Amino acid sequence: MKTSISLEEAHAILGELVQPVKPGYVSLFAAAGRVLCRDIQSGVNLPAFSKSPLDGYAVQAGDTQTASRSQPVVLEVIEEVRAGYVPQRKVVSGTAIKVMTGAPVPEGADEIIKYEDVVRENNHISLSYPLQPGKNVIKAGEDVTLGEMIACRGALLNPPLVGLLAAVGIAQVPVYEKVKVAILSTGDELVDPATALLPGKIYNSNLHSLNAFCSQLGTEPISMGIVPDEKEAIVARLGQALSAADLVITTGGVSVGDYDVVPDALEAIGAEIAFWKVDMKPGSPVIAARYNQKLIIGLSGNPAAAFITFDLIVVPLIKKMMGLAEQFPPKISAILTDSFNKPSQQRRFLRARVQRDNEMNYVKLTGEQSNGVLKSMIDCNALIDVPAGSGPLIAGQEVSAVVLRNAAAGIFI
Ligand SMILES: Nc1nc2c(c(=O)[nH]1)N[C@H]1C(S)=C(S)[C@@H](COP(=O)(O)OP(=O)(O)OC[C@H]3O[C@@H](n4cnc5c(N)ncnc54)[C@H](O)[C@@H]3O)O[C@H]1N2
Ligand code: MOO
Repeated sequence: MKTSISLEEAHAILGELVQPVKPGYVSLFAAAGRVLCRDIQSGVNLPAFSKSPLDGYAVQAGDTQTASRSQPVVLEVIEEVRAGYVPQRKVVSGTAIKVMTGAPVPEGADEIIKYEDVVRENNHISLSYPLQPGKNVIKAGEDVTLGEMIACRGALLNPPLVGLLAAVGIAQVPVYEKVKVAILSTGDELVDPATALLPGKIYNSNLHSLNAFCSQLGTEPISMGIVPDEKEAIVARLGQALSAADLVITTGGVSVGDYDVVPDALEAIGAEIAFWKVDMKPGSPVIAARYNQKLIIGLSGNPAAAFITFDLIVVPLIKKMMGLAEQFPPKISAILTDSFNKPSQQRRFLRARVQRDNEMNYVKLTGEQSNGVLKSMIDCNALIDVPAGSGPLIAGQEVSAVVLRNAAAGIFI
């Protein structure tokens, strides 16, 4: 078992231990947030036919070259075509076909002029300026050409990509299955927020914050509830969690206290411990183990520590299991806009918010930084990465930060 490893070593170890989950299919309507399990090539041109971008008249631009206000060109309107129908006739010199927006461009026509720019009298239109061929025509394949690669394996199905797949006629999307994540809270002191709070007890917040995080990530969270600090009870619940899920996350009971029995429970089930303790604050006591090809990650019980280690260690792991091509958050340099008075003996991650202004990154702390404080996670979209051995941080100094999410857009992943 490795101990007191760096965050990067933890990533490398875990990256070797997991693979994307099984592939399957999902209907387009349920595809948002899922991950493609293979490359997608278009089997069609998009659009499939040249079409009109306007309500107007399809003409031959060549007919209009002599048109002027004083000597308009007059064309005979021979047909009308609505979107969803096909022209029965061809545009030949001296004629025009009335077309609605989205209707196919009739054969023989090479330009569309909008209604407002012609004068219509009975079956004739007068044009008073020359047209350029092809200026107002949406060409077949303008968006996507037949055979074009439109998305690669590992891509997240965001709303525009779902729309694009629909537009090229893909109704069943090849995706990785949803990752099932079991979440288990350990601690004699924990009670569910739905129950009365007796002396010495606290409400279980980790289960709920991690469940919410897993949902937003696009996994299927499974609540394994609360289990007391007893090895046998944890062993039994871990067994249930392992049979229900692809990944098991526990919180609490991973430190060195007399009742921190999660490491013992992991050994008792015969799990192979990959590492215990990562050089970072908060969240250092995190433990990772493997049983029957499945991983169990034991996070610290302190709410902010659990959340930060979930963000920095578990999220990249889940992203790999989801099949996502990109798993790690970007790192940036930023100017710190406030101070942090404590020295950092250990590598430390501070809850912060990055903002970009005038091509510069600025970062400010989101509040109190102790490991039990959840409030400062709410507006946090980045973690300042303070190297071990740093002194207090001073406003105006450059720091390194991990950008976790676009919290401003209301998206928490
Ligand atoms: N002698 C030492 N004591 C401690 C050390 C150490 O190195 N030597 N490390 C400290 C650090 S750092 C941390 S972090 C904690 C980690 O302890 P555990 O992971 O074993 O977590 P617990 O002791 O079970 O809980 C810590 C704290 O969090 C509260 N908690 C637990 N679960 C939940 C939950 N689901 N929702 C909300 N709050 C929860 C719990 O009541 C404790 O207050 O150990 C230090 N001690
Ligand atoms: O791991 Mo503890 O949260 O470092 O303070």
